[in-house]
Amino acid sequence: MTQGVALTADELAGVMDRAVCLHDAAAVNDALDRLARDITGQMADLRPLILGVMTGAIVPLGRLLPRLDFPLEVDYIHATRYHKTTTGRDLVWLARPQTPLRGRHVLLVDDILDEGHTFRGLLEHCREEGAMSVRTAVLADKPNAGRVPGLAADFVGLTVPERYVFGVGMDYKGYLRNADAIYAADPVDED
Ligand SMILES: O=P(O)(O)OC[C@H]1O[C@H](OP(=O)(O)OP(=O)(O)O)[C@H](O)[C@@H]1O
Ligand code: HPA
Repeated sequence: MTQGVALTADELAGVMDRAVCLHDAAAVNDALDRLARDITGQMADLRPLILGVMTGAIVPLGRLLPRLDFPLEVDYIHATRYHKTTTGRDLVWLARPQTPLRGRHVLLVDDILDEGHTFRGLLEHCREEGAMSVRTAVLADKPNAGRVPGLAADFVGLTVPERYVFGVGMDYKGYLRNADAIYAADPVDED
């Protein structure tokens, strides 16, 4: 299910102009280096199965993998709840991993942890499928009052404020995932 509106190039240029850069490209690079170091420290001996949470994980996962120098497998999992809008709804499953999870040490990698309903659903799935352990890594953590109680990522790259953010995998209404820094949309663009 895909909702949201088709945005013109002019409208997107306006969103970019009004946005505030929260973490520039250098800060994102440093955060990915740190994430890789922390993940390596905990998981290098576990031959983990890394699951990218589509679609937002594409950029952070693609940039993280070459920084991980140990045996690992990669697959993907696809559940979504924002549907190209700025408001989360029910989690809709689009694809479950093809790799059996039983007995595996799993690392879920996503672009952002916001209210946490996505991770809650994915963690439950991995545990039901018999994963031996499940850890979570996000490029951006957005602490907020609506967070699923007790839910936190094991590995966090950067913290972002309670604004709608985009770039480095995170979308603005389906666009701007390819921006190479993390931006906060102006409040006028949040609806
Ligand atoms: O913590 P939550 O409030 O659940 O939000 C986080 C999720 O929302 C985004 O996915 P989205 O549903 O927008 O799909 P996308 O990955 O295709 O952007 C993001 O990539 C996370 O998976
Ligand atoms: O702030 C956000 N930006 C992009 N995608 C998201 N998914 C949840 N929150 C966000």
